[in-house]
Amino acid sequence: MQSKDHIFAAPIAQLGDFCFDQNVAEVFPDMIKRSVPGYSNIISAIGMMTTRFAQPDSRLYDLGCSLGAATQEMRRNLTQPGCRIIAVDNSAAMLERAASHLAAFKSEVPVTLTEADLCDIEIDNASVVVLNFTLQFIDPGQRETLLGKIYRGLKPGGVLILSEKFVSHDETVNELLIDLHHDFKRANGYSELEISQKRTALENVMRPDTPELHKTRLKRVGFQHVDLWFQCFNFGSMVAIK
Ligand SMILES: Nc1ncnc2c1ncn2[C@@H]1O[C@H](C[S@+](CC[C@H]([NH3+])C(=O)[O-])CC(=O)[O-])[C@@H](O)[C@H]1O
Ligand SMILES: O=C(O)C(=O)Cc1ccccc1
Repeated sequence: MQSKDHIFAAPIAQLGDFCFDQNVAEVFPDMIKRSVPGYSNIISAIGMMTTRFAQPDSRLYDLGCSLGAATQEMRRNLTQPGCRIIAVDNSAAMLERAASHLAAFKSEVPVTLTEADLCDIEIDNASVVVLNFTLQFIDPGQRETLLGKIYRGLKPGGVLILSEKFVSHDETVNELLIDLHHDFKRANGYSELEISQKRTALENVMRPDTPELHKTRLKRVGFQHVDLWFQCFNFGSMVAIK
């Protein structure tokens, strides 16, 4: 049985910053499905891109893996021999659960689960790198360094799939997309209180960029082919090919 997300359902007197603790890890599949429009489409597409971009004897990285949904989809769609998936997260609670989720499926593909900050890991011999709703939690001043490290760790022809919450450079459109996202959450059973408390809790920890900034930065670190392949309201996903 999957647990339902009630984290922000009751009024919280001293609302702290959102963090990926045990309570969040426990309800995470329900939370992400009801909060991120297009999430399941993006996970499926990560599998499809794995089939196309994985190279023999290379590594595939799932950076900010949470419970390993993208790792599992990559593993299921991997057809090339000699590959290993490296799934990284700095939340011990997430990684513990990722290990048991992944153990529930049979697979020949080796997976290494690593508890670390993405800013401290090495990326090497990579054919596929996934940042699925993770870069938005990294300190803005460190984003370009991380993307540069990913670029250098990729093999020629390798791909980065970067999914993020976006802000629009047009203030009117930005407000519209935020409102539509809140409608989406309401339609998925979240109350006004849950929506507003979570919004406040995320304010200091999730700092989204515009799609334009993402594209310019990806090009600046070296990626030759960059574009948005999916967007639903203020959530979307980009592809960057070395
Ligand atoms: N500095 C950091 N280093 C390592 N991990 C981090 C860091 N900062 C945050 N995280 C981790 O990034 C993940 C972000 S969730 C990713 C969903 C997943 N990709 C999915 O496809 O289901 C997205 C969301 O909750 O919106 C959390 O597990 C954090 O612990
Ligand atoms: O819920 C929200 O409002 C979001 O922006 C997405 C989200 C989903 C899961 C954890 C943190 C943020």
